[in-house]
Amino acid sequence: MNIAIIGGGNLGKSIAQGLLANNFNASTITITRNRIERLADLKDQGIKVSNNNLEATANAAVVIIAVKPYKIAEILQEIDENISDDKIIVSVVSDFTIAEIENNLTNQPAVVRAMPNTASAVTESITCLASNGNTSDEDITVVANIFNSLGETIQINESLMDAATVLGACGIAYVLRFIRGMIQGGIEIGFDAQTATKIATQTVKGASELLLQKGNHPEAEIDKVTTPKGCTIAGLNEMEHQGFSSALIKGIKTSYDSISK
Ligand SMILES: NC(=O)C1=CN([C@@H]2O[C@H](COP(=O)(O)OP(=O)(O)OC[C@H]3O[C@@H](n4cnc5c(N)ncnc54)[C@H](OP(=O)(O)O)[C@@H]3O)[C@@H](O)[C@H]2O)C=CC1
Ligand SMILES: O=C(O)[C@@H]1CCC=N1
Repeated sequence: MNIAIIGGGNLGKSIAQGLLANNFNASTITITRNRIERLADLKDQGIKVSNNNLEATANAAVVIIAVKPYKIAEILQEIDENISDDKIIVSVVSDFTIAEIENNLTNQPAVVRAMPNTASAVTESITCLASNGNTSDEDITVVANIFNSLGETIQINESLMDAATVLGACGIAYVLRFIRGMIQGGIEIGFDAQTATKIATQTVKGASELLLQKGNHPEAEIDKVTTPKGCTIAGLNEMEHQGFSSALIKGIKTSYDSISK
């Protein structure tokens, strides 16, 4: 099965890197962008790189569109002649609906919206998938198999796609900013940057694994750390006095309001 990725930027490249890490046959993947010299690392690993979207999509069973939202309509019109009913269009573009995709195409291929994140590159993405009645279970399985190889997938109603964009895709940036703050604090209390980074990143990974593997509520695991009158609760309460959870919730809502109409 040939896969074309249209738009080899931050996310498109992450998807290609994840597919390679999962032993997808590199020669079945084509990725496009204008500045193809920026895809040299993927080319070196056997992926076809191109700046010609028509050539890239001609023999592709699955076309993944990963361009900026303001470009997707023009890309769909450009590749329209290659998009027969038997192809599957996957859009990772935020804020562009399945109906809008269909309106820019002549034929009626299966259309799936996918919202992965840049952890696709290390096969740790969470990808939310949404489709409508025109897409068969078989087509959804094909798309789910691709994104399962980049991490985990869940299927959602398209009405939740903006929320998925914020919590899952933007979420990577929120967590990284949290880690940066941990590192900055760690340096202030005595660690060099490298050691603080190692401690902070592994601690975040460990906290995630505690929830993923045990299925507990975060507060149940926090209770195990907070010794009465101890240093954890002292710091946690100060963070809450400074608006820690509130700032996060307000930031998530602001991101959501910026895309959701
Ligand atoms: N980044 C993220 O974490 C996430 C992004 N998304 C969505 O993914 C999409 C891409 O985002 P992101 O990867 O960050 O953006 P980038 O700007 O990094 O990537 C977009 C790419 O599209 C390429 N491009 C522009 N015009 C064309 C064209 N005519 N044909 C082929 N390729 C073209 C650009 O190439 P060149 O620079 O050479 O012109 C660029 O590499 C967006 O719609 C975004 O909403 C969704 C989830 C997460
Ligand atoms: O910030 C953005 O608009 C895109 C969508 C999700 C992640 N990056």
